[in-house]
Amino acid sequence: MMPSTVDSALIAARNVSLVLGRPPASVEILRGVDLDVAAGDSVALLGPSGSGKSSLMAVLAGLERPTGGTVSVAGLDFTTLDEDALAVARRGRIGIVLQAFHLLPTMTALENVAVPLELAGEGDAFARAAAELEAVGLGHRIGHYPAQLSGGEQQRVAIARALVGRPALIFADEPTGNLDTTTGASIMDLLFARHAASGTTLFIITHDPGLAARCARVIELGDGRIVGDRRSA
Ligand SMILES: Nc1ncnc2c1ncn2[C@@H]1O[C@H](COP(=O)(O)OP(=O)(O)OP(=O)(O)O)[C@@H](O)[C@H]1O
Repeated sequence: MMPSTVDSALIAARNVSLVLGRPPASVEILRGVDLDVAAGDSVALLGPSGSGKSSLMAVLAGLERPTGGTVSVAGLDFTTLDEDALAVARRGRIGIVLQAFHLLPTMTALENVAVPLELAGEGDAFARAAAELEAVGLGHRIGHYPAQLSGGEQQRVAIARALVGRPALIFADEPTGNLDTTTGASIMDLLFARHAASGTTLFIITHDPGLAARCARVIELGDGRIVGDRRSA
């Protein structure tokens, strides 16, 4: 049975569709997605490759504008905001870890984590960034540039950057995809510790059944639609 609609949902998506490309080559990627996510929940998003998981995350995180329907986060209707207003809305509210890490190549690991905090006008940006990099096990690499770091290390910088602003909502696309089992587990421990301590809402795309099992709710996407939605026992 589908969970009922919650008025106080942190994320509320209504009849969201996404069509990319121009006819006749346009592709219907999301087809009428309705979804509520309660504040403080942990959600795993599963589904076959190409089912639209990353696209759904991009729409919910305000990175991609849906073709139809509405998305609101914390009561703010993303579909009515322009790019600048969206960037401001995301800042401080939402932490995002994507498959491509989007680290700035001309900045060190420390700067990559600290600069968004500084932009948000927060104090102690560099001290907090250093502490977050320490927490993801990169305390010894803070002065290195992305090109000097392995894929897994870059992923950890991206995770530190997502966590450092203490956002209420974290989106992560395959956050352990590039990490060995031990490092992946310690990164997930960090995300779930934050979830437990601060009530941070987690929304995680994963192919890892063990990681999905740690989430309270598992949503399955198939061909651009929600085809499964269950709570773990
Ligand atoms: N710009 C685009 N134009 C046309 N089709 C696109 C575009 N971007 C993505 N797609 C297609 O949209 C579909 C959904 O992609 P998406 O990345 O959301 O899937 P996914 O479920 O996250 O897949 P994976 O598990 O492989 O990362 C795919 O078929 C993809 O080829």
